[in-house]
Amino acid sequence: MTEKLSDTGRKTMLQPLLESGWSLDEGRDAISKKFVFDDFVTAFGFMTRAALWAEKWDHHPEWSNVYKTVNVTLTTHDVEGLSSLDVKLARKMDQIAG
Ligand SMILES: C[C@H](O)[C@H](O)[C@H]1CNC2=NC(N)=NC(=O)C2=N1
Repeated sequence: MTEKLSDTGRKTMLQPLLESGWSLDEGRDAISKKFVFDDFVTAFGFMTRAALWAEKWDHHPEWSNVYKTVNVTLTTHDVEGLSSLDVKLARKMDQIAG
């Protein structure tokens, strides 16, 4: 069962993400990041690769794409807040984006 991130989890797992460009949303327990790529094909390639991980882990991003920019928001709808699945997907997205 997925659980909301504890205070300790937030310090240890969330903090590194906040230092790598993710930010906490206002008024909502979620994290967001704007990824800007060289062109549309690279942006869409990122989305395609991330989508396969999201489906594999049954954990899906809220995101949008305009040309070479992808805006991503991660939260866990089942617990109405952040869980370790958001951390896992955020790390994977950073890795894919390079
Ligand atoms: C039934 C299915 O497993 C759930 O609805 C999954 C699907 N993907 C999900 N994605 C996200 N981001 N949060 C969820 O709570 C969630 N739940």
